[in-house]
Amino acid sequence: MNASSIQKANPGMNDAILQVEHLSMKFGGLVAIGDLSFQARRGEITALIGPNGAGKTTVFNCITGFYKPSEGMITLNRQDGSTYLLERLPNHEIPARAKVARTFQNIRLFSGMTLLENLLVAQHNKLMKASGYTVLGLFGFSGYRKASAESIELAKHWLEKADIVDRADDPAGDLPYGAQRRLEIARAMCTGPELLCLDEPAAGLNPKESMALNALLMDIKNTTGTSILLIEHDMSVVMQISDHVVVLEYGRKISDGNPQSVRTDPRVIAAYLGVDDEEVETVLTEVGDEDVIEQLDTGPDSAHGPGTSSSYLAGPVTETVGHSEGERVTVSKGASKAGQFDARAKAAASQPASLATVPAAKPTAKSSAARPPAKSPAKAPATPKTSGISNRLAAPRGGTADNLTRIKGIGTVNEQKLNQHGIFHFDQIAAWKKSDVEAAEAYLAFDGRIAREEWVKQAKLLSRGKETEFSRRVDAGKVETSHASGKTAAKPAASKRGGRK
Ligand SMILES: Nc1ncnc2c1ncn2[C@@H]1O[C@H](COP(=O)(O)OP(=O)(O)OP(=O)(O)O)[C@@H](O)[C@H]1O
Repeated sequence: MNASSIQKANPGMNDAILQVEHLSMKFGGLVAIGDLSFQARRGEITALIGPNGAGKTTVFNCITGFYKPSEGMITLNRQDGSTYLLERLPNHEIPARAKVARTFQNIRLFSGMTLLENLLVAQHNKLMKASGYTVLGLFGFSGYRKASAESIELAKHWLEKADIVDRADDPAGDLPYGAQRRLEIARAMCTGPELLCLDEPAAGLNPKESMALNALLMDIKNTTGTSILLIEHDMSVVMQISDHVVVLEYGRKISDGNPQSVRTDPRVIAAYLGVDDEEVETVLTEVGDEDVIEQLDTGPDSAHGPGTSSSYLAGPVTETVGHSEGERVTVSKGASKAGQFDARAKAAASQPASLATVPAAKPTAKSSAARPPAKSPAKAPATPKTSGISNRLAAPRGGTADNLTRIKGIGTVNEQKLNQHGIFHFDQIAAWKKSDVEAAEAYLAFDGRIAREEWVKQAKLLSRGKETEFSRRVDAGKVETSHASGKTAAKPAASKRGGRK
């Protein structure tokens, strides 16, 4: 036992299963996390939210040992009273000793193995121990047989909970996407975690699958007492099941509280206004209450703050921090979105109509002017993967563009960006090859999202004059971030929110 990584628990801290204190993570000159502190309480669901690039996955990577933080302390208090300092524990020991399990943004199942096999592999350590780390298992050693039977029982239990037990003997890769997500969670639960960390479990799920996910997570919380830490962009999931929400922007905490207080926190709304797609719609309509939407549409009451939208959202507040190698880096704090918004609007107006000429720094939260672009090999590349979209047009055919907001995933702002880069019609998107999708995703900073949201499939239907469930909602004027008309002028009319930029 490593004395530096384990100590007796402080009884007073026991209601916090996880305590993150003054956590910082620097990648060269980039401060991905800056002096972050928060707690996750035992038996609760804590959500970590924030715009793209806010640092959520980096926090997860520090908790689960994939990264060793530059500074700070991460304390895990187990139910038996033992306490682990995760930043000091070798990462392979975190699941077994600290009882922390995680899932990833991208599904990582053994797709050729059956569901049951996936869950048995997760219990490999337990089975190895039962075999005495010898070949006794092969000879039917009774301890091994018992452990093996228990492992199968546990696997079946979690397959039932995840509502996929009838597919136990099918290859995991044959499952629908939502069921694969639940299988990943079932696999993590087979390791008996006390803290379950889920990185965007609802990404790419349809509403029915999201409901099944919510049910599974609530069941885990209520029947096992496992604490859950969740990164999620789907606000309906966050607000429905979380007990506690921590909001990050640029690696710093901007809000921390129960879902109700967080959803009406103007700093949170302002942070999300920097995400110029339907995530804003999600926050403002699905989650936000009418007063907040009204306040944002009309600007703040002059009695409570400055009148212009950009001053309401506050200009960039930067802080210079010393970097260990002596260089100086700047970190943009909390309410820095308005500056980006203005800069982005100006940049968009002066963009040439070619994705090939888009500069390396993408106009998104991931690479704001206040932060140098990331050099992460694991994340979206800073430059488009290809020289650009192949089938751009100089202008819409017949002077009239299609209403691209009828495609689920394209809001008015992204429609405008696509128009600026020569994409006006459904048939153009319908004809996109993989390289075109990658170029558009790189520009819009949508890692894998265009594929996940099936833009091309939707565009194929719409280009043939067919409808989708979503396009019918748009045409009926029921989608806040889309414009209702079937056809629109080349430069789409600004939405209420778009008009604020
Ligand atoms: N290994 C790495 N090397 C360099 N920079 C990195 C690395 N990992 C993350 N970053 C950068 O740190 C910042 C925070 O990234 P992170 O992935 O944690 O954000 P996030 O909130 O999880 O974003 P998203 O919601 O898009 O997944 C980004 O600017 C990212 O590019």
